[in-house]
Amino acid sequence: MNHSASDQLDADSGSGRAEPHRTIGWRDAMRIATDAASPNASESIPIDEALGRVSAADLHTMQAVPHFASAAMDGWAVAGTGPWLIDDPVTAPGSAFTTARSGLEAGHAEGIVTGGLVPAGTTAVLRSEHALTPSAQPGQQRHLSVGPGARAGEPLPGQHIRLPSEEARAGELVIAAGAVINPAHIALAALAAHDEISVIRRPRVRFVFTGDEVIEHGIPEPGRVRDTFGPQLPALLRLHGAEVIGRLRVGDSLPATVDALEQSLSDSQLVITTGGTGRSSADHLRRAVGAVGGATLFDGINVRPGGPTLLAMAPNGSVIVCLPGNPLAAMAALVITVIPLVRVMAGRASTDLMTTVVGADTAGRTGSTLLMPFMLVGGRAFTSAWQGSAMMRGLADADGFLEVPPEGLVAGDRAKAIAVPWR
Ligand SMILES: Nc1nc2c(c(=O)[nH]1)N[C@H]1C(S)=C(S)[C@@H](COP(=O)(O)OP(=O)(O)OC[C@H]3O[C@@H](n4cnc5c(N)ncnc54)[C@H](O)[C@@H]3O)O[C@H]1N2
Ligand code: MOO
Repeated sequence: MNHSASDQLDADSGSGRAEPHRTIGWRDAMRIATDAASPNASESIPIDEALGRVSAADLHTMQAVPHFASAAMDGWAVAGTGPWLIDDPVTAPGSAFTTARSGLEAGHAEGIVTGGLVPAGTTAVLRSEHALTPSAQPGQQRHLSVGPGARAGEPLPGQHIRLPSEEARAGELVIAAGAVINPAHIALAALAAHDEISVIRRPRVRFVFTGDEVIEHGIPEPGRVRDTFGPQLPALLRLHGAEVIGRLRVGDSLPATVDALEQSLSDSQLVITTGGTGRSSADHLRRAVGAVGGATLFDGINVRPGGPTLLAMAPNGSVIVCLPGNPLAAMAALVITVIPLVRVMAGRASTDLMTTVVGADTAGRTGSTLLMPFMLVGGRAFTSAWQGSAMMRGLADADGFLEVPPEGLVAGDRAKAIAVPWR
């Protein structure tokens, strides 16, 4: 068992379930959580699997983009001024593709399609709508001239030709390290002739959900509750780059909790537990964390909801975060600890706080800082009517959590806030 500040604080709290005097503020908790993590190593993966991953290294194009001069319109590659003699296309044996002829002589033209390789000597592409090709007698050479629909001077030199390197020179940086790969990045990697891309390994996360009263499906009887964490937390962590490799449910028993922690720690970097953070005899969590050798980084945050949160480091370097069982409390704690920590491991940008203007007078609570779900209306933060630790309605519509100091806030004050992690 590790001895933390709150172990000592427990000693002077009298009998029964103590409300620990928590000294760590939520911003310190956030810092300690992010300091407990470091960015994962990289791995190379096929580009079509890279959506949402974080690039681990600058990606340079293997060749110029585009890498050859091509037509931007269906029509005619022409050389010099018209009218032009039409050359027959050169077709590769057994192929529908026209191949590059050695070159187009001045006064000659050749049919071309969008994206087609422009023959050497081409000075412009005349789009088909603006071309006139009177039919020729068999055996006669066909001529091409500019049609009546063309604009003055058409085809201008270089018109409708995509030039090599227009988008990037060979070797140019096209995706910077640290980019969260989006579909356009994937296309760009393909244009840059890459089959694979180096990305940060995803943080491997496991969950341990506690609570005998929790059911996963259907309508719960009085005394039982529907599980809010199972359907919600893995999906949320995936949004931030985590790979959720498993989840276990344990009843309120010490051996089962120790077992679940041991199993979960064996192959993951982060184990998140929910519930059981209280100090009643039914709460085995602290003992279980101690039993697996977890060194406590903090036990309790001076914040509401989310105060009963514990952060520990396992002997193998994995991080254990114990979230309170109340659904809103767990989310507040998750937003200030787990999300920033996972983002560090995943190589993502740090979680920044925001400053917002308070919309209405908001009462504080003696002795602790509140994190209240709020909504921005006309650029001002209004706290939700649903602030109970077990309530989700306020958070469902919220833009973030507003920091409310013990003395409260007055309309027009500027206050710190943290955005909900899904906007
Ligand atoms: N005497 C005291 N009682 C409590 C204190 C205190 O300081 N002294 N702290 C309160 C605060 S604050 C919180 S937060 C909770 C922390 O509770 P636990 O982490 O011990 O969680 P449980 O007791 O296991 O459950 C609390 C609550 O959450 C519900 N729950 C649990 N798991 C789920 C789930 N997966 N889905 C939905 N709801 C869940 C559970 O049924 C309980 O209602 O303690 C206060 N009490
Ligand atoms: O963390 Mo608890 O009620 O403050 O929900």
